[in-house]
Amino acid sequence: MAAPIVDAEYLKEIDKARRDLRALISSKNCAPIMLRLAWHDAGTYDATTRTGGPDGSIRNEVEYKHGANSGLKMAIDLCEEIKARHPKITYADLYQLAGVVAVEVTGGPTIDFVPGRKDSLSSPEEGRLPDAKQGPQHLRDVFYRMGLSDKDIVALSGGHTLGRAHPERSGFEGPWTKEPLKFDNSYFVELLKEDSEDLLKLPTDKALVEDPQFRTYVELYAKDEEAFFRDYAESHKKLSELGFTPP
Ligand SMILES: C=CC1=C(C)/C(=C/c2[nH]c(Cc3[nH]c(Cc4[nH]c(OC(C)(C)C)c(C)c4C=C)c(C)c3CCC(=O)O)c(CCC(=O)O)c2C)NC1=O
Ligand SMILES: [Fe+3]
Repeated sequence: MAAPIVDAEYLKEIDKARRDLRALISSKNCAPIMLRLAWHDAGTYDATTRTGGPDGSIRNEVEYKHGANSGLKMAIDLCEEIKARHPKITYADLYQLAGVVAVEVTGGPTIDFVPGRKDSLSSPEEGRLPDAKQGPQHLRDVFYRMGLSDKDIVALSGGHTLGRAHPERSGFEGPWTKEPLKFDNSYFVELLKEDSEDLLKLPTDKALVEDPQFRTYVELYAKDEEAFFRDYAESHKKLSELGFTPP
């Protein structure tokens, strides 16, 4: 499908949609699942074949039915309300804008958002997102395929400061932090503590403290929230623009 013309009218629609998303996400407390939706659309990118990435394809039933996307249909339906009011905005832009707003309304860093992504109707094969049950090498295989780095892997995992796992979706359960609707560096602080009954650590979260290269970043972000916010904003922008050259 064609890329949108990013003229003054499109930019105005983006600003109106941003305001609508702020209202929707605040009123429904759905920042975590909106952030996960944005990632799952973008996280399929393959830098070698230049396929997948933030192209709105997650709205296809064949893709939102992938195992890793379990539970995301609810976020897709919530975005339909915004899409109906701003039909000119591509799904690709809408989902990434929702991710940026989700971080902003929960107190996280401001993330630079450049519109202009085009939609795709074709979905990649299942299995491009990381498997939570695996370790450091798997994380590197998946994120390097996207064209991302060790620093991106650790910074982006900090997105688990928001939300929780649900047994009926992933088989895991519970929040990673004590305040799952507050975007801060507490994910890293908890990661360096002993396991606790009421907080979750996925095998891929534990991989970040087991692997020495990853651990360096975990220790930095646990003691310096500003460094985390700076690196997170940069990595979030990178992931939201995989395969996309801003006009
Ligand atoms: C780095 C590897 C990684 C893995 C394997 C991962 C897996 C993972 N992430 C989440 C939920 C989950 N994930 C995220 C942000 C998220 N997720 C994500 O990994 C990708 C996309 C690459 C898989 C990135 C890069 C980000 C960064 C912002 C949020 C905000 C929530 C909570 C959603 C909610 O509360 O419903 C679940 C629980 C799903 C459920 O039961 O509701 C699982 C199993 N998240 C990871 O980071
Ligand atoms: Fe996640």
